[in-house]
Amino acid sequence: MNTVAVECKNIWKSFVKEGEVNKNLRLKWPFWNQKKSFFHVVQNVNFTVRRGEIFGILGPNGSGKSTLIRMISTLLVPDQGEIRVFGLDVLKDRNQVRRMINRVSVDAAFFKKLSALENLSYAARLYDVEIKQGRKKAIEILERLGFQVEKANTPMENLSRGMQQKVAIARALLTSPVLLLLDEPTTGLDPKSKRDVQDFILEVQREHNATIILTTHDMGEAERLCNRLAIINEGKFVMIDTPENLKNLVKVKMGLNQVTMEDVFFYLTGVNWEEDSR
Ligand SMILES: Nc1ncnc2c1ncn2[C@@H]1O[C@H](COP(=O)(O)OP(=O)(O)OP(=O)(O)O)[C@@H](O)[C@H]1O
Repeated sequence: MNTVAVECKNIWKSFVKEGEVNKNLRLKWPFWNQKKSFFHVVQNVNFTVRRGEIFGILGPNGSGKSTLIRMISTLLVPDQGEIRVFGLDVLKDRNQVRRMINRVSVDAAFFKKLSALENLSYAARLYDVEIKQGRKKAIEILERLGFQVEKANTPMENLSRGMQQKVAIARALLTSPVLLLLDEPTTGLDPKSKRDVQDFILEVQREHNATIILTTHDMGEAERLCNRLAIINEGKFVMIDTPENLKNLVKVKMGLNQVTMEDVFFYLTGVNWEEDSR
């Protein structure tokens, strides 16, 4: 686990605040419409993920997790900082980096009129997998994820959200990925399906020594899957450590005998338990 797989150094990203004008900017016509206000979504984030590691990112809604994942996957350009994937710069060596990455997100795009199997076969061809081989592998993975195989020929648009999510995961696992970016991979799945997907993620890590960066709102999942966790709040990494160490730290800080990952999350993101349960 010593090779560095992903390195993020001093990453910043801002977006435009819609409908807000920055009156402090002294711009004249024709640049007056550039008097925009910005807000920081990712602020000075630094971390390293080693090969074969499952690295989790936990944080409240809107804390910048997906933005960070999208920058690592070359879909967004950081305003500042450097991201390297196995030593390659995500901006300068974008195409090479893309070949190493498979990403799953809740907004996965498909050919909606085509079936799950057709979508997966198409993806397999893109990765140079021979057609028969691709179909066989697709069915194997779908079965492994608990997808009802009799639905494999149903158009994507007629599948439930959870089923579509499983197809998105299957697509990311069709080829042996070097770096998997899983943005809330189990959101919307029932408990059994969640467990199937989690088991498969662990299997991919074990068998392919794949590096996995994962975001989730499921504290149990984070604890079960991740070797280390980063807690992000308002775009800043608050702490990075193993789930066990995070729990021990919060246990001491709170003066309790036992704490859960929820306690860790609430403590480190500053969310008040009482406020949150109201
Ligand atoms: N393309 C964009 N343009 C403007 N604002 C954006 C854009 N993408 C994200 N944002 C804003 O950036 C902030 C962080 O969004 P992001 O999706 O990274 O959060 P997140 O931590 O993944 O949230 P969630 O847990 O809800 O998925 C939010 O305020 C969001 O509205």
